[in-house]
Amino acid sequence: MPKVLISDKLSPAAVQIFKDRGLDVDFKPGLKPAELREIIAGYDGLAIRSATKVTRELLDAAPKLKVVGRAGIGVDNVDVTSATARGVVVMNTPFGNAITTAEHAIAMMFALARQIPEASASTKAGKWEKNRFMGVELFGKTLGLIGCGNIGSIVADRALGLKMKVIAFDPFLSEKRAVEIGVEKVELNDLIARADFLTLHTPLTEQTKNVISRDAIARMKKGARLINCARGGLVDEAALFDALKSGHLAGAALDVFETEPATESPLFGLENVVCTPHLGAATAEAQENVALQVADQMADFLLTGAVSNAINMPSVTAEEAPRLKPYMELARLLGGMAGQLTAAQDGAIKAIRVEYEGSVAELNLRPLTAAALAGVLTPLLGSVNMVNAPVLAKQRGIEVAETTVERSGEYQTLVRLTVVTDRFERAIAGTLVAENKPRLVAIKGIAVEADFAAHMLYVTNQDKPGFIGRFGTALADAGVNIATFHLGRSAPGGDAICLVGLDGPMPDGVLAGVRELPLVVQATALAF
Ligand SMILES: NC(=O)C1=CN([C@@H]2O[C@H](COP(=O)(O)OP(=O)(O)OC[C@H]3O[C@@H](n4cnc5c(N)ncnc54)[C@H](O)[C@@H]3O)[C@@H](O)[C@H]2O)C=CC1
Ligand SMILES: O=C(O)C(=O)COP(=O)(O)O
Repeated sequence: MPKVLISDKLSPAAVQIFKDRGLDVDFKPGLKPAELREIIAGYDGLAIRSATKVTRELLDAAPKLKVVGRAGIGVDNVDVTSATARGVVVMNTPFGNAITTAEHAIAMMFALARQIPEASASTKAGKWEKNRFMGVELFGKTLGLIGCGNIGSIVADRALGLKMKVIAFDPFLSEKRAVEIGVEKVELNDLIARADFLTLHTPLTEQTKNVISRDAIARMKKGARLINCARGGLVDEAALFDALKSGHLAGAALDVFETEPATESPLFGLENVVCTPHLGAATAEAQENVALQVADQMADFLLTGAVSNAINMPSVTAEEAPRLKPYMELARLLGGMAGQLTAAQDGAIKAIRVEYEGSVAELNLRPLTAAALAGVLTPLLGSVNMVNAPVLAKQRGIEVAETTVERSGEYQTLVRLTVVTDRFERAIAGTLVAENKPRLVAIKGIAVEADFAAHMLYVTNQDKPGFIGRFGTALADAGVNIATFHLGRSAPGGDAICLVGLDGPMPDGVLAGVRELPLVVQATALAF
């Protein structure tokens, strides 16, 4: 049974879901990185929030790990590139805490506008400083959103309800969407110059890092207020300190910090700063949502192969997973055969084409192509799976093409995989027969119907009398039992192929003997 580790403080709902789905689960929040590295080798899945750092070192110590599930949105604490390279799926829960986080940003905006935390502390201290706290109205003010995705657009909706003017900078926000959600789409410089309140809602990436730089702060309106409920690295904290101290900015509300946990910061000493300890997603509702969702997604993946909300892999819904599964197996086997033949005979792969004909063409093809690529690349590069295969193909400059043909020819459904090397082009086609069993139907355009076996021998020969007898005798003399035997040829007397299913691995010495037989062009042992 797959085993899952929860290494951050997820709602107990997640533990329950894993158990209900029949998985083994350990709940160990708060482990130190070294402690986590020590135990991670035993797990197939790792469920996290923002505290656990999934580094390359951690992944190196996790040979069994198949999936990292982030109960939340940001995956900047996960080295997604390394996870992908190791074939580990990374998934998040893109919506579960969006409303909660948007509400926190709005709460922070109110807290800033009316200095609520300071006023509360002063009142509780018995001071009754009614004249000290003079706020500003939100009504009619301009709210600038940097990032207008799920959270940003909910913030916009709430701010419009407060009768604010909302402007947004987001390179991926279309004019149409901007109109739909009632925001004015503007350029970054324009937004920085116009916002009375500026709120951040982008992921932390190379592009967004330090978007609120010293220079950007200098260009903000005098008396403007900044809210950051996204990620610490988006803001230059030292420059923010200077701007707040000098009075250029009237206030800042920060839920996230460059270094977390943030237990000390010069910003903490400033009156006009409101801070929370990364509480954006901290409501009972959001934590229940993300815990349930991540546990279900991880269990689905580990138990059925369904993939939702993966950052580094195409989605496969729970409904389509059972339909896709036999095709993935077919694609993997066709790829595996092509990969083994290429490894044995040909040079570098230039292109891989996957054609889908008939009923398969209606399915979600990206996972199938990924499975085919994994099949081709595994014999060449070691263990490759659907997660890392597309990246590895790209890194090696292999062109990948996927085509569909709706009408079916001789077969009601067919997958044809062609590997192009600098010396050769080889197509292998297969179909599904009764009970979704993969069957090979053609190699290099030559019809040959064969079931896949764990061990096979593929021979090409000249179509002349004498081959079959000598071949059978050679195997019999060596005590190699022929389990299945399939023949095909391009034309009488032309190129012929012979596929043999064996009960065990083909001994090297016998293979060498087969290669010496008259009429044999090549012989390759295959294993699936
Ligand atoms: N404080 C907290 O507890 C929480 C913080 N977050 C943070 O909020 C971020 C946003 O979450 P969602 O809105 O759900 O993500 P999202 O993916 O729906 O939206 C992010 C938006 O940022 C935009 N964007 C990307 N690059 C940009 C750039 N260079 N400039 C401007 N916009 C850019 C994208 O086009 C997208 O529309 C998350 O990545 C996470 O870091 C999320 C949940 C809780
Ligand atoms: O979902 C996100 O991106 C968050 O930042 C929430 O973080 P958390 O799970 O509360 O540590």
